[in-house]
Amino acid sequence: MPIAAASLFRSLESCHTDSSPATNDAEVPRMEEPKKYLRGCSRHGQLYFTFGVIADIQYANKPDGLSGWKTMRYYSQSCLHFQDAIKQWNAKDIKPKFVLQLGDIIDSYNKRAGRSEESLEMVLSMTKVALMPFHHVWGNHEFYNFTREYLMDSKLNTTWLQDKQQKELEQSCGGTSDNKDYYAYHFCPHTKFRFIVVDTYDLNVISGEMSIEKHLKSLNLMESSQDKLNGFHLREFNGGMGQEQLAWLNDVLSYSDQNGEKVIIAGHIPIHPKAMRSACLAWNYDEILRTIYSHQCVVCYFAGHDHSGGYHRDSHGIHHVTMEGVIESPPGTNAFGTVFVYEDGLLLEGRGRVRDRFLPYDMGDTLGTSCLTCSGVSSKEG
Ligand SMILES: Nc1ccn([C@@H]2O[C@H](COP(=O)(O)OP(=O)(O)OC[C@H](O)CO)[C@@H](O)[C@H]2O)c(=O)n1
Repeated sequence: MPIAAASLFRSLESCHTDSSPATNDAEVPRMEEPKKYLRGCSRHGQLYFTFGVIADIQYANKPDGLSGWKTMRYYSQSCLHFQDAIKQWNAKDIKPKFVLQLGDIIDSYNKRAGRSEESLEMVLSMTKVALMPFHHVWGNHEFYNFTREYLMDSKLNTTWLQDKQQKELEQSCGGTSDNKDYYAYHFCPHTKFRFIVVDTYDLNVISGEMSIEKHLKSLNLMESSQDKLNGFHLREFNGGMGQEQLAWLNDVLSYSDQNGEKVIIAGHIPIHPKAMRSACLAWNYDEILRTIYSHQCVVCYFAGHDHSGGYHRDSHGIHHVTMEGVIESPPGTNAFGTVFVYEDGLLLEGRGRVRDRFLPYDMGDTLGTSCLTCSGVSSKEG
């Protein structure tokens, strides 16, 4: 291991692990916060900006209890955790520029209880005190509760936060953001960074509102789920990205390649089989990865859906971070993060069940394919 990487490992070993309780912000000198994780390391370079990340709040007014997967879901805590996350983001000296809310903001139970709209209003009302905008991603529970048409007209559609130049960019690529039948957009909070919100339920068997081509492709994929070896993830609670969206993604990534931008993608479903522990994987993850791999600009993909969380750095140096779900975070814990975007990498500062990670951009062999975590564990492509 190169000397710089070895010393970085040592400096990180003193940090807390994912099993530690949430760090009290008051214990940390605010402006110095990120340095705590990078003591002795001068490789992170300039800090450009920060952003928040959170997944699977899954609010419902129902008692805590076991899910169908025999995992405990703390409905009584989900809004309290979300409120606490907003409070902590607001209190930061370096205010996150925005938050990525990775989907499943309310639980499917609301539909059965006839409370979808009021619960969505309830949970979104918490964001009114937030000092930063939220970019909302759509998950399976959005589609259990609402139609796509409803979602497109709802506060969960944050396309209005898209890059102002998106239309020009898409026109030059042969499409516009107005005629999409999927929910995806991009924005550019810094000259060298672009974020892309993708719709991993563009293909699905939950909503039923889609073109006949997409519907048939969805049904065909589900039919091939009989193949137990390759079809383990072809389940009704997953979905995929259609050809049109993949072509759009390809165009945006080409633009970012040309402009020397680094790209961070946010979607509900993980797209790498090694970044999840259950069957939570996009149906056509291989097609999505192929599209991403034909470009150099993508540095990280953030997902939710798998409440136990996951992480993998793939053979192309892309970090796949699956955020632990708020809904499965017991009282006294939480599950959210703040990402410090540095010149040399992303520092994920986890709270509660989310562990701290430094995610270096692809630097050739300098840091190998390791991701450095605060427990000193490295995760490598198998
Ligand atoms: N053993 C099970 C449990 C549930 N299902 C069905 O799957 C659908 C979605 O379940 P749900 O737990 O609501 O989905 P989440 O998105 O909250 O969680 C996904 C991850 O597993 C969390 O780690 C629903 O229709 C259930 O009936 C099932 O088929 N088998």
